[in-house]
Amino acid sequence: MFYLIGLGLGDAKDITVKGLEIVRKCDKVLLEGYTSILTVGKEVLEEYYGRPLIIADRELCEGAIDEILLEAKDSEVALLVVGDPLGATTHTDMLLRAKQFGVKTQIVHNASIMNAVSCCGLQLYNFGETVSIPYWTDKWKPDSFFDKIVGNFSRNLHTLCLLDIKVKEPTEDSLTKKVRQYMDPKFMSVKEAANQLVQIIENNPDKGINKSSTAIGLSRVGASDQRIAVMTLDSMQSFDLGPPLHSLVIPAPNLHPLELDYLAQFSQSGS
Ligand SMILES: C[S@@+](CC[C@H](N)C(=O)[O-])C[C@H]1O[C@@H](n2cnc3c(N)ncnc32)[C@H](O)[C@@H]1O
Repeated sequence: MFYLIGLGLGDAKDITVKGLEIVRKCDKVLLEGYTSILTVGKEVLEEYYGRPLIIADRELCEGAIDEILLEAKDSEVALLVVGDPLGATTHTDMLLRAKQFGVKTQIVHNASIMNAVSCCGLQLYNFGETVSIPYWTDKWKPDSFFDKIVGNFSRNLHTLCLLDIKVKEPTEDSLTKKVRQYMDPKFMSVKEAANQLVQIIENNPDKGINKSSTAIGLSRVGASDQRIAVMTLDSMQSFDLGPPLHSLVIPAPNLHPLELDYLAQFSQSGS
């Protein structure tokens, strides 16, 4: 059996009772470590679950997953995923492959940033398409997500912007083209995301969203030190929301009175 188990968003104790029971009985337990992170590390999880975990990086999940699935034909294997296991597209692919191999699967759901975003007071029903904001490089500055934000905004819908995570990426030697080393993990902050968005807005001035539009920054949702801040997109460019993970929300232009009241408690003038 191959189990996909959601760990929720906060710390070790956010696993469900059902998830924990499965973790404790499995032959092998892998911890997916590249689509999201918890506020606690692998060692804390191991201590709480009472068993060793194997880190499953992108190479393993995308390159060697077939071997793991085949192992799950005759044994109990669990893959732990921060948030909800189906909150990132990678894991549906695993389920399809498991089906091809005739491996039985079970999903144990948990809270995801996709629903916990409602902690800021915006109603989940009023969200449009979620976007991902990638890190820009000197040569690569994709901005197609902006049209989706504009599309949501024009239909009076909120946009949840998930921010890039770069974990264990190989870097290439510019002369030899050989892969030389792995860079340190990077987690995009709301500050960086707001800065990229403002640059796009400056090149697209007539799309309804501008530097004075409201932005909501969320950090470490579900953790005891979760933070929420509401200010203009311009001010968000220099606002520090602390350690990762961060998400940015661009609210719809016309909010429900309850949404306005709830959001008001997080209002900041910026720094
Ligand atoms: C691939 S998505 C998360 C998928 C995860 N399986 C889930 O269901 O939440 C990763 C992005 O979600 C956002 N995110 C995840 N957890 C978060 C948290 N606790 N607080 C704020 N943002 C979070 C960040 O922008 C992060 O880069």
